[in-house]
Amino acid sequence: MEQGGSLLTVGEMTRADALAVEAGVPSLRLMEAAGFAVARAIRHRWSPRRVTVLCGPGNNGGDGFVIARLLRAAGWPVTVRLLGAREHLTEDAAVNAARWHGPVAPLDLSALHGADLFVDALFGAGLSRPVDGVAGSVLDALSAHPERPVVAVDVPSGLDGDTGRIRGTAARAALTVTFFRPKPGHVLGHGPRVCGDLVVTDIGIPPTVLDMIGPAAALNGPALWSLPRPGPGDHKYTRGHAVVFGGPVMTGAGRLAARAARRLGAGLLTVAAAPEALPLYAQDAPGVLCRALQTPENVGALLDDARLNALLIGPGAGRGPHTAARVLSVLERGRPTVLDADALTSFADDPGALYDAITGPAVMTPHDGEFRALFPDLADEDTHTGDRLARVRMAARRAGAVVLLKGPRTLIAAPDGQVIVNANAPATLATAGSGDVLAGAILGLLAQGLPARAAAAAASWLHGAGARLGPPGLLAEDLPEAMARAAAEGTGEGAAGTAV
Ligand SMILES: NC(=O)C1=CN([C@@H]2O[C@H](COP(=O)(O)OP(=O)(O)OC[C@H]3O[C@@H](n4cnc5c(N)ncnc54)[C@H](O)[C@@H]3O)[C@@H](O)[C@H]2O)[C@H](O)CC1
Ligand SMILES: [K+]
Repeated sequence: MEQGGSLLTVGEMTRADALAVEAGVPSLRLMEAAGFAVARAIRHRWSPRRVTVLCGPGNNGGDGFVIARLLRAAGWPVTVRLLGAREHLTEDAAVNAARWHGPVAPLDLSALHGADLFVDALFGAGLSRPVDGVAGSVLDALSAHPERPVVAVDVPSGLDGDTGRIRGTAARAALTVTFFRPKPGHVLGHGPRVCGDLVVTDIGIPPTVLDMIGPAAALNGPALWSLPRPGPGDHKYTRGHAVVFGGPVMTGAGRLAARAARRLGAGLLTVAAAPEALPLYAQDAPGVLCRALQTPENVGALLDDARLNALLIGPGAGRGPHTAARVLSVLERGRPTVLDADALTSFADDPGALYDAITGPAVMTPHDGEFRALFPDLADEDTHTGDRLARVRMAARRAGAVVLLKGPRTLIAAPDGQVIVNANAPATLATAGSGDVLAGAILGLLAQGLPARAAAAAASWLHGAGARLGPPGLLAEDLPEAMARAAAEGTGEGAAGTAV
């Protein structure tokens, strides 16, 4: 999963299943392969012990019967508990229930006794309502005894495969084995916590089905983008000229962004700021060019300078009409632009003015508060059944820009509906200035010609990968260097601006 790839929603996964069957893969073989994958993962991780398999009425339960049969054939003591009557089982589940020649007892709380390992095959992709009743009680009882590990089949029962929300209740698994491709719910919301270790296994679905499905979501990783690589013919003028609009007072944000843009490989970096602040930017880094912003003329001259091919505005800019006006003049030129912090909140009173001004490649990098300011109707968790993916997808479409919504799982949505989920960020990134570094990293990659979506995704991944290389007491100042190292090591693509 580290390298990135498709995330399939529950609906897309069901379509993948159906396309596989259409392609001639019998559904029973898919079920056998699924059960085999889970049984193999269990035997790989634990020595033989007493297992109770909790089977639901659908094909998730069918997987459970396969798992029970295979573990028993390997000499493990296995019992099966079934929710509901056998005659209510789906067709494929019934076939595997018939192949199971061991005891089947009804699901109730007594299931909690006499086993050292539990297989949660109650509900998977077919979860259609909050878990309650005896299933809910058993799952809650399992949660109360974490010393007895639970292995979840496909998804922990109760976890919504699309959103990562818990519906009713769910038992935290030590291991979750899913099939073909992960689901958004595995990596969003409560997913990471309740899934435990996530194993994705192939079960015989031809990867070509992805071409027919056209997945709308992907897990971020180097497989999705490639970093600019300076060649022998390159020199500073061919590696992009980035501009950071530095704040007049809060110069730290602009300095961090400038450092990140250069560390990610921008050939030239200009800080444009009020004259009185320029010395601070100049002292910070000898390699930074400085241009004074004091009259509309020299702002215009700077914006009309065609050599400046990517701009960042917002960090330290201050919230208000003056920043909004400057953002609009930057956007008029239609050049790749990163809009961060005050460049976003300055439009809280009139978000439409910002969306209408975006005509070229743009990346907005809101955190939840800034997102709420710009997209108040999309910020309410309940309105959209807590589906963060759907909300950020709508925001990107509305703004006509790439929207990078920061959080423990940063989402990168493009106007075409594609959403990339970044899942490698450690908690140490929650430190002052790390957002400025991220904005600068996006700028640096835009300046070198990466398209907006790729620049945002690559910067986000390097942000997490760099932080993982850093110390627990990570400072934002350490991040640019760490991200450059991650760019060299993590993607195996060699130096991307780390030469200096
Ligand atoms: N997609 C694949 O490639 C494969 C998937 N497999 C497994 O199949 C399940 C999905 O099976 P399905 O029958 O569609 O649904 P479930 O088994 O998850 O459950 C549906 C079943 O449960 C009832 N139900 C739903 N929610 C509740 C609730 N809260 N309380 C009580 N009952 C509920 C619902 O009415 C149905 O009867 C997938 O997860 C995989 O494990 C294949 O086996 C392999 C290929
Ligand atoms: K399950």
